Amino acid sequence: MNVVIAPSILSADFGKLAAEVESVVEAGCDWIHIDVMDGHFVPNITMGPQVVSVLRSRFSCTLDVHLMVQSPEQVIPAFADAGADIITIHKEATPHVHRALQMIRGQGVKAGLALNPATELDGLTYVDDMIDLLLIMTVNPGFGGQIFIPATIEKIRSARERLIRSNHGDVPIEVDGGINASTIQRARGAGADIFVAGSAIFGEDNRKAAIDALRAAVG
Ligand SMILES: O=C(CO)[C@H](O)[C@H](O)COP(=O)(O)O
Repeated sequence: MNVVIAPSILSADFGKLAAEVESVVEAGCDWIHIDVMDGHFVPNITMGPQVVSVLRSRFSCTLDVHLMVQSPEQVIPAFADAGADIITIHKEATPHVHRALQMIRGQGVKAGLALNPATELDGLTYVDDMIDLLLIMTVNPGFGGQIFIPATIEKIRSARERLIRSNHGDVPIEVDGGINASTIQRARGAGADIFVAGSAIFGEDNRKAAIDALRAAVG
């Protein structure tokens, strides 16, 4: 799969969110990554479906919604109605992973499954035919601006091998956390396709140069 660059709006200036999103869309990003946190599954609270709805009304690009919330089944319909193109849930956030993935696809939305850094790839067993995307967290979820966890490189490699072995080699692997021009190269080498970047993009005044630098590193 071609490289996908997905700026995480967690690192944007919320006081001018629409202008911030416009800046990365105009700079040539592929998707917009929306981090939803509930103050329970992770120790931070961010945004809800209203933000997705506003962005949907203004932008046509892919809206990639990452639910870092406990019991995501309760909010999946609201985010689907708001216009999410992809909804990713955490394996660790519900005993009903299969049901939650079914719910997402049932709403006509692509389904992603996220694994925290310490979660085994065994979490994929029995659901690898239910996912349109596998998100491997490369930091512990909750905050932007953290350092990439090196051990996740081997995990990405193992996940890619595992997907190929189970005849799901076409499922893209997304990585999220600490992505910059150096870590993107290593993650791509290990088999990742979709790169979420917050501070490496929104932390730079020149958004096009920031996105181009990430692409150049894996070009
Ligand atoms: O999901 C996240 C944190 O839970 C963020 O998307 C992620 O940390 C991106 O920010 P940065 O690129 O600054 O690390």
